[in-house]
Amino acid sequence: MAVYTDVAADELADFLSHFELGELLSYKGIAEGVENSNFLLHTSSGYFILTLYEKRVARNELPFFLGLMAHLASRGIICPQPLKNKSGEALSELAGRPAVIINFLEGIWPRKPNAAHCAGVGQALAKMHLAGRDFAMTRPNALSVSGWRPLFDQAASRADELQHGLADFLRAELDYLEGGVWPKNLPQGVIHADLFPDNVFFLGEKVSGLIDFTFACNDMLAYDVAICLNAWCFESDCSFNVTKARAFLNAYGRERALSEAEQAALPLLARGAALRFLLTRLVDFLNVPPGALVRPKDPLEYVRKLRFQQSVASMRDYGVETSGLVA
Ligand SMILES: Nc1ncnc2c1ncn2[C@@H]1O[C@H](COP(=O)(O)OP(=O)(O)O)[C@@H](O)[C@H]1O
Ligand SMILES: N[C@@H](CCOP(=O)(O)O)C(=O)O
Repeated sequence: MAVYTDVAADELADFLSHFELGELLSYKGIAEGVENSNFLLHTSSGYFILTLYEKRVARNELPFFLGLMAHLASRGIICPQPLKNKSGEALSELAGRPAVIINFLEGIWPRKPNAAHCAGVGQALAKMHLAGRDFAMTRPNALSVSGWRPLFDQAASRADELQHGLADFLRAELDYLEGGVWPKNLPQGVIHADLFPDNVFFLGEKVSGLIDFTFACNDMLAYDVAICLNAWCFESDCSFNVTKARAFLNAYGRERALSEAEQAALPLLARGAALRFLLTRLVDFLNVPPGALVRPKDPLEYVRKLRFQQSVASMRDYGVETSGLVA
């Protein structure tokens, strides 16, 4: 359960008195997510989500996330909307943390995504990329290549506690990706940067909403595709599923065709994306704050995914003929 910061009932009731959300009936910490503290609120007006932003989120970045959610919603993307208090502010403070209340989205995230879910997220991701084109604010990606070495340095001395040889494996991959191979001239835009299954809600096999824009930033659009390829197109034993990859990539390509350069770079971007999540998972795994209610995610899952991506030569290995997707 991701609750790093506890909130007392009287404190919450006082906080809610600044909103037009009626009376607090009940609330509970949410048993999912690893980044921020989230609570499900039940008030006399309905259900809402309260997020207290934690370690990886700087307060001055919150207007970007809140503005992006409003922008995307205005372009037809279903995502949570921040609620304003009686003073007209969406961002306030609770228990010493920046705090936001958002509306509750219908749907559930898929525990075992199938090819139809993968197609759904491919289409939704491309639509989000298109909808983000005219968003005026920008935020650099703090967790792109230059952000990986500091994470590695935090974890290196203890990495082998998880798997013998892990520190050397990570160092070698980092050296390679830092060594000038990372793409520079691919199409850029606003990316979600964490569109894992637990951040995509479905009603049946239809996407009903995207949540959790905490890592959203400006970066290569194809990097977002690579993140999803890793997050959606492997089985629970970490074997790659070409049927899911084909469904995902083709659905993305029908909304926004990947250029030849993006396709050529995808295996490399997927290596980087695998390393990025491996490193944050490793740091989080080794540093669970005392008293926090959180279930850290498995870093070794991403070792296996990274090994697969190291073996990929081209889009063919993802089950896709390039001609159908080229811009
Ligand atoms: N707007 C929402 N509507 C419904 N449930 C939500 C909403 N936002 C978050 N949740 C629930 O809270 C969980 C954690 O939210 P998430 O934003 O992914 O956490 P974190 O901030 O730690 O990344 C989600 O998996 C979902 O169950
Ligand atoms: N998706 C990340 C973890 C952070 O995302 P959250 O939405 O689960 O808080 C991972 O799987 O490593």
